[in-house]
Amino acid sequence: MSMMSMDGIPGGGASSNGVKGEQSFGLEHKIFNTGNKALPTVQSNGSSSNHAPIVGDQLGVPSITMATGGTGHVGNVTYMNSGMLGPTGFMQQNAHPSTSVMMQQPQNGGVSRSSPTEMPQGMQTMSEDSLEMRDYNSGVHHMHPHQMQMQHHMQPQQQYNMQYHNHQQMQQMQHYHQQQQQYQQQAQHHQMYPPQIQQQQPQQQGQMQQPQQSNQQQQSSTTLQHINESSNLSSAGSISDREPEQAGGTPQRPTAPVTTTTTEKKSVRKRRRLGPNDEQATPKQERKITEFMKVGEASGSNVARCLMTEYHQNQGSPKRQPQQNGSNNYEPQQHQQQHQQQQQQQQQNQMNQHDMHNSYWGMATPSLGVNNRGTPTPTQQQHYSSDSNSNSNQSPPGQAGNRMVRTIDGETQTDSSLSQRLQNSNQSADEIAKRDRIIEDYRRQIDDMNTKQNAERRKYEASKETIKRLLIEKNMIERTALRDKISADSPRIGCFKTTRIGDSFRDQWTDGWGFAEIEKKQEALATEKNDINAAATLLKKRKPAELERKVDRKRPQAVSIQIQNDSNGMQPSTSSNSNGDDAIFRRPEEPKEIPPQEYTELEEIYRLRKEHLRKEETDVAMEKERLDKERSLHMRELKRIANESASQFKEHQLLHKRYLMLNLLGKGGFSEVWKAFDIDENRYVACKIHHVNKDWKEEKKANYVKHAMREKDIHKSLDHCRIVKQYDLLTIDNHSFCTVLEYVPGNDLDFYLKQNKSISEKEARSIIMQVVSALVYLNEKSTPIIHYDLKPANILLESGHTFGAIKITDFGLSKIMEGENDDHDGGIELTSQFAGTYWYLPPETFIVPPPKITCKVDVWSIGVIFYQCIYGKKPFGHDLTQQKILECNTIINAREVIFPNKPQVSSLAQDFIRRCLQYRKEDRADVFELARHDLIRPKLPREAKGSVSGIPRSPSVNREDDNI
Ligand SMILES: Nc1ncnc2c1ncn2[C@@H]1O[C@H](COP(=O)(O)OP(=O)(O)OP(=O)(O)O)[C@@H](O)[C@H]1O
Repeated sequence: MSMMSMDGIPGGGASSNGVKGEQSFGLEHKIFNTGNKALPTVQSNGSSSNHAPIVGDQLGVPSITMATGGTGHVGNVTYMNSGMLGPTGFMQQNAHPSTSVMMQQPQNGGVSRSSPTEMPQGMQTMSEDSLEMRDYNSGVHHMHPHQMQMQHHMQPQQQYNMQYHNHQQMQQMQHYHQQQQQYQQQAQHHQMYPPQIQQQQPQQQGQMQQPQQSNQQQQSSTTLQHINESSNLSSAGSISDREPEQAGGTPQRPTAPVTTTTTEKKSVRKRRRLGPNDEQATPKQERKITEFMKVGEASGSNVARCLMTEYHQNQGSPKRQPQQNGSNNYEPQQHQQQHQQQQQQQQQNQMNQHDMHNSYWGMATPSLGVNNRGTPTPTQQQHYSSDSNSNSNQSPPGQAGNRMVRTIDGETQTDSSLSQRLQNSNQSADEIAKRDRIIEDYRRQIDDMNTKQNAERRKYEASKETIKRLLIEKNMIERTALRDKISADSPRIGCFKTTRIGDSFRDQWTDGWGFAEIEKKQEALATEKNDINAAATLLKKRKPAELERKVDRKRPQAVSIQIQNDSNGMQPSTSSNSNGDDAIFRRPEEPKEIPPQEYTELEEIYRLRKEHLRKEETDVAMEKERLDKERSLHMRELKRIANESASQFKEHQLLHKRYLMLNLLGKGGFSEVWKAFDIDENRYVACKIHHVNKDWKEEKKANYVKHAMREKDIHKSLDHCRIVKQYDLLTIDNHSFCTVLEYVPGNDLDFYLKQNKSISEKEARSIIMQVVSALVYLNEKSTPIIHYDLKPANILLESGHTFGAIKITDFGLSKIMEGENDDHDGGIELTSQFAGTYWYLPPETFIVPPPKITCKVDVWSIGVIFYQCIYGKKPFGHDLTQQKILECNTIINAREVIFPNKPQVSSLAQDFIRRCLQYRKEDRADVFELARHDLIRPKLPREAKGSVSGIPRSPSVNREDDNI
């Protein structure tokens, strides 16, 4: 007799049903858990049959089958859970009190039962030390080598001891089985299975049970031939009424199992021998099992699986399975292998059914008592604790289909080790419960955090909505105020009136009354000025003689005579005709002399009045200038409002749920720039919307998009404080897309110059310095970039003034010096000749075919802009249109720049401009040279200047000119 180790058998308790007298028996306690919750899948019952899968109510029902042995020491108790597994697979557990270790003797056949079910991976685990290996696919147990060795070398005394202990353990197990039966009944009572499955189960049992029974019976009979008949099989409680009890079964059973006769046994053996793949089946199956085990071990603790097993046992089917006593432990190993083959065959059949059930139970798995990690809930643990304390003698019902009978030798298992294991199991259960509580705490925390997060998200969304609403309200107010102002200003400043010119209508500007008033003031001042001049002239004629004599001594004779004539008493006249032009038509009056005192007083009055008039004239001129500025602003606003009203984005659209369109900033050739608010980033942005004209030819569309994409690609790679940043690119519809840019408040330099004509050299130098800084950045890149469209309109003034920071923008015509034929010094091909703004482009860009271009294109543009800022006009073709510039070859002939006398400009500034406007690009400064020019390079302390190397001083520069 071999000895089996046994784990987790509840201690104490009376002998179970069918235990006769003091007979001791070997006990094998084995639990196979489906690893899933209440899986009513077709499975093998506990019999040895290869063909009798049973339904899931038999899963995990602890059955005790004791094969009586001659010495009364043999009792095999096999707690089997069906091999039919739910989606989460098969579990075997050994840590819980109810968990047992599979014990098997290879020589007794080892086929305690068939569990020919498919075991989903991840749910089966066996400890190599405590569990025997089992081919679950075939339903054949494979003993752990260590166990086999132990069995072979068991001494009689040891066997006796083992049997004694097994007897006690058997009693405990019977008690446990009774508990299990109760739980199972409860589970059935609570209808843990869907009704349709419950209905299917008996049918499946009926279909699949029979072959298993015969097989198992055959094994049992074999076993009975080798064991002592006095051994008591106390598995009555777990044996189904329908299931034939093996010999030695409990007397209470209404139907005892049919003992397999020798003839039947032989026939079974014969069938087994004829089974296919007899030799290869076992190793193959072992490999599979190993895989399952590996996966199973990774899926959770043995304790958890034990609890899962318990759970499934408690989910027993409403129908009991016929009890098969399981294997004969004395069956020869050869017999066992044959049986394995048969079980393989059986398993194959069952796997198909199992798949079907899994597919169903994947949806309908109940959740009682097992959490999703396969760990037991406190409810389950209560089950286990009650198991160990129960004194019930009743065997659990409905478990017969899951039983395997194992021979249990007199192992040197002691009570203390059992209790130790029990204690360990309890501790494990406590530990699991503790961890579950922690997990529950974490879950609660996660739920709380999710709730908070959702609340925050709602708040955030609400804030965004509020910001959006407020921005729209504010914008509406601003729009209304602006339109009101425009409306109010229009009569004073003027407006566009649509007038017919030939066949077409055009908007023509008409000045408002503000300009008329200024005109009147200017006229009045002019008249007054004339009058004063005339009166002063007459006064001179009446100058007294005494005063005249004093003058005579100093003046020549002719002057003296004139004064005498004036002093003949002629009064100053306010008439405009008193200027002497019409003197020939009047009778000449003899001016009368006036007293010297009076003359002096009048003379003083006229002088003061003239001075006052000059001041008034200056004021009116300034008023007119202001009105002119107002008019340009007013005109721009009128255009802007008209464009805004015509735009499709005027209704505060929210682009990409993020960019709230507020108002139009301006409209270019094919684009419109909107001020928008980024409600994700909480900042204002400028959305430049590119429109592709639907009527364009495909080629033109493609070209436009290509340029826009180029602009986007170039721009997005740039990051410099003097360059407008590009944040995003969005597609709006089939014909338009949008680049999202950094918003720069204020105007562009072009608008500023239109309003102010010119700016001071210092202010101009400040702007140029910043532009050069941006260009240095562009040219320091590994693939330098030519802006190609530098002009006042593309220089944005952050403060709206020329004494603040600037940013350059609009990279629509930019070129990257990265082509194969490009070299940074020689330049790149000019692919888009005659694009751009001609006043600011250098001569080489007008030559046909154009030579290669370099960053010196931008240097020329800087020279033009600097000149324009200081002198208020462009150096070449100022009054010409672009068309005229082309026709007249204005730029091609721009060989030398001429500086006006006024305003006075420093020689440094003039030198800088000259370096920029060199006709030949080879003679022109590059960006880096400009950066080193004395006009704009950083002024270092005197002692440090000597150490600054590599920054050549411009030969024509006089440092004394720095004081501009
Ligand atoms: N990033 C920005 N921030 C603020 N205003 C901007 C920005 N970009 C452009 N603008 C303003 O939007 C208006 C239109 O800009 P856009 O670049 O389209 O004008 P443009 O240069 O005249 O047109 P085009 O690109 O056809 O030459 C201009 O008045 C410009 O000042």
